Amino acid sequence: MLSLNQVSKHYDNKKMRRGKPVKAVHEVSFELQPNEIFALIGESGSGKSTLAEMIVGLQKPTSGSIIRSEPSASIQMVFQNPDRSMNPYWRIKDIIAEPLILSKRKKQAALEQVSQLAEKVKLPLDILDRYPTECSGGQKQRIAIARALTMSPKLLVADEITSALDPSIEAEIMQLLLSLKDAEGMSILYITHRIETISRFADRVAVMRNGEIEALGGTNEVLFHSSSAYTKALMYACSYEDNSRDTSSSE
Ligand SMILES: Nc1ncnc2c1ncn2[C@@H]1O[C@H](COP(=O)(O)OP(=O)(O)OP(=O)(O)O)[C@@H](O)[C@H]1O
Repeated sequence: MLSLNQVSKHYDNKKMRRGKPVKAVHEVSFELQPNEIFALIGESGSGKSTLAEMIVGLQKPTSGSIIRSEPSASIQMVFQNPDRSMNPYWRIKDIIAEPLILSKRKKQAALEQVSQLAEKVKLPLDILDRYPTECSGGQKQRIAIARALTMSPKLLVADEITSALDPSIEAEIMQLLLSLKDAEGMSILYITHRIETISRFADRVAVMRNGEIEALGGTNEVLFHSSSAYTKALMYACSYEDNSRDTSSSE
């Protein structure tokens, strides 16, 4: 459904004094299959967001090509910080309805669809009359997902959407994404720096490092049998963190 061929994004940074060119993304190639969860993992600064923005069309590659077999509205993105895309003076129902109204849907029909979408993402209906400041972080991500679903996407790009949430809320949102993948028949590009969260979630995974793909394949194969020393180090770091959490919690 989406094919990346040698995609690069280089910033020359000439305007900055002593600015060095940055290869934010360098010669990345992979294909996204219909109805799969594809996790993109890597440390901060490895190029994940830049790649995601090119996939949804927010940025143009410096070189390489991205071939989309779906129309652009079929690719929707949800961001880490939902507040940035929500007008604080609008009620939640109007925030979710906005793409429908912009695509000339009648207000009444749009609001009916909003209620259905709220049920789909398991939001209590009374939230629809509230304002963003009256919602929790997890609820705001459900709202952002509901708004993305108005366009019946074939690909949902989720950029660190659970990174600011408590682990239990993160697990609930990931469970929601799993059920939506099947119910909506869509693919999900799930971007995270938290490698430890994806083992029972993603079908495939790509590990990014310094703008390049370091490892790519089935999730278990990459996480537990990769020959990439970097991937092994990421896995070791998170199991070490988990062990230290276990130790401290048992004290
Ligand atoms: N507009 C820009 N101009 C110059 N350099 C940029 C620009 N945007 C990103 N970069 C650089 O490109 C590299 C990749 O950034 P990117 O935000 O894609 O990484 P990331 O893996 O998403 O990191 P994070 O998880 O912290 O968001 C970084 O070195 C970053 O500083």
